[in-house]
Amino acid sequence: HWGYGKEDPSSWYKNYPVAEGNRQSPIDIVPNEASHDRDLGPIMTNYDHCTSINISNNGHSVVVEFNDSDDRSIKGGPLDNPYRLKQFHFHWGGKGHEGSEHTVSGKGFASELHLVHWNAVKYKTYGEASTAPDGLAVLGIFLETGDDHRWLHMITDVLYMVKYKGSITDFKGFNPKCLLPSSLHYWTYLGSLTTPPLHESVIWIILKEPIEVSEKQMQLGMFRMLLFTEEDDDQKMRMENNFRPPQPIKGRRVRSSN
Ligand SMILES: NS(=O)(=O)c1ccc(O)c(NC(=O)NCCCCO)c1
Ligand SMILES: [Zn+2]
Repeated sequence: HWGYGKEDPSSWYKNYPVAEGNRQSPIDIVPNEASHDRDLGPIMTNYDHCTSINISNNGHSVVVEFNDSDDRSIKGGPLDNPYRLKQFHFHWGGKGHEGSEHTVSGKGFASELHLVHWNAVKYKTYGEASTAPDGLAVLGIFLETGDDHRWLHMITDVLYMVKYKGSITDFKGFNPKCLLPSSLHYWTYLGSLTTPPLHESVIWIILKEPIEVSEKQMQLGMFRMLLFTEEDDDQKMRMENNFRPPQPIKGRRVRSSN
């Protein structure tokens, strides 16, 4: 099965040939090569009606799922429809190793948060949307180490409950707006899921402003608590470096909001 260790990203193409496709993610973003598009409006988010349900360890990341019965989570910018929040999850590094998936002029960040939304106007289910070229919109937010993040502890405090692959626990009443930086300025480009099945179905919206989390929150929270492996697996593999490296841009344009 695919992973970040043995079956690492460089071998994914064997079972998922689209790994060598023309709109793969992540990418390295070069700000001064991004085209500033005047008719690219602001991104508008509204997570106040979203209902978080649970938090789980799927063996690749820690995922917070939402009841995707709300339409109005994100709209505007490059999006022709409003998209519905389905889940968010993280990618991170390990001891002193950066772990973001997108990079900016070759610079990686400690971690990257992905808020995954789907086009419920055009498609009936998330599954259907996840294979359509305009099916998903993923809001990417960089995490850099600095001050304590006042709300991230709500997530890191429960990670001990989802230490092992396949574990899941209730996680209600979490509003992800507390994870957004102050500015919603962004870069946007057409890409893919960054994990198998690597569907080329994502409109990526990467926020320029990182959020700050403390070293302790990263160490105690992500790196220390989570494992790739199941509870009865005697090989305890720490969940870390669960990021795919940047992929070829293949002539794609990256646009920049003002
Ligand atoms: N990193 S991403 O581009 O934001 C992304 C957004 C939505 C996704 O559905 C996936 N990938 C995924 O769900 N793969 C199924 C196997 C995992 C559980 O076994 C990746
Ligand atoms: Zn992701």
